[in-house]
Amino acid sequence: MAPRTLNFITGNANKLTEVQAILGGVVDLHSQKLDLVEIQGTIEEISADKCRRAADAVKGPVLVEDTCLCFNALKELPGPYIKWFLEALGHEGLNNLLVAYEDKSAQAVCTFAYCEGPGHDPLIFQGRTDGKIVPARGPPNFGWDPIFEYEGQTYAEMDKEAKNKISHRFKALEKLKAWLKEEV
Ligand SMILES: O=P(O)(O)OP(=O)(O)OP(=O)(O)OC[C@H]1O[C@@H](n2cnc3c(O)ncnc32)[C@H](O)[C@@H]1O
Ligand SMILES: [Mg+2]
Repeated sequence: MAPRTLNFITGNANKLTEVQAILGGVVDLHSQKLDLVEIQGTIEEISADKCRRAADAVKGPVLVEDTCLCFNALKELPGPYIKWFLEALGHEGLNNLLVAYEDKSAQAVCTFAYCEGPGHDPLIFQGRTDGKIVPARGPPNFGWDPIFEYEGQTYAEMDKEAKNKISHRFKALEKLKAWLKEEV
């Protein structure tokens, strides 16, 4: 049975704000701020492991999310390691990674994992949005938003509402919502 409340475990306040905006009214959303250990592996492996760790930590049902930024010219890297690449290189350094390539295309990938509690297998809901990597434009409020361009505007230049209608996170949450409806 699908839950009527979700406990979203994240250390990222911007993610939480977007999830609240997109899921508003659909479920009762709770949140706990925890910085979870993240393993190396495929996107799905990382999200599932993060979900199990969160369930063990809170001893109950949890929703977690992992975001990747995949550069097509770099065979999908930095992918799940984007947080550390962004911290170390900044927006300009991320652009420089692609200097040697004509192909600046990238995918923003959002993977939610839900599990009922310790010992349960996580369910995965994933959304992808295609864009390209550009020199930073727009307010630097959220991660790599200023360098990810979607149809002529960077995520940072878009209204929050507009981003939340086409984003990787929106697409993943559409799948989560469909599952919630199915299971009721
Ligand atoms: O606690 P968690 O949920 O893991 O939060 P986090 O900030 O560690 O997030 P991730 O591990 O998923 O790492 C993703 C990185 O991408 C950034 N990010 C996530 N979603 C983004 C979005 O929609 N736009 C821009 N940057 C984003 C985020 O700030 C991190 O630097
Ligand atoms: Mg993280």
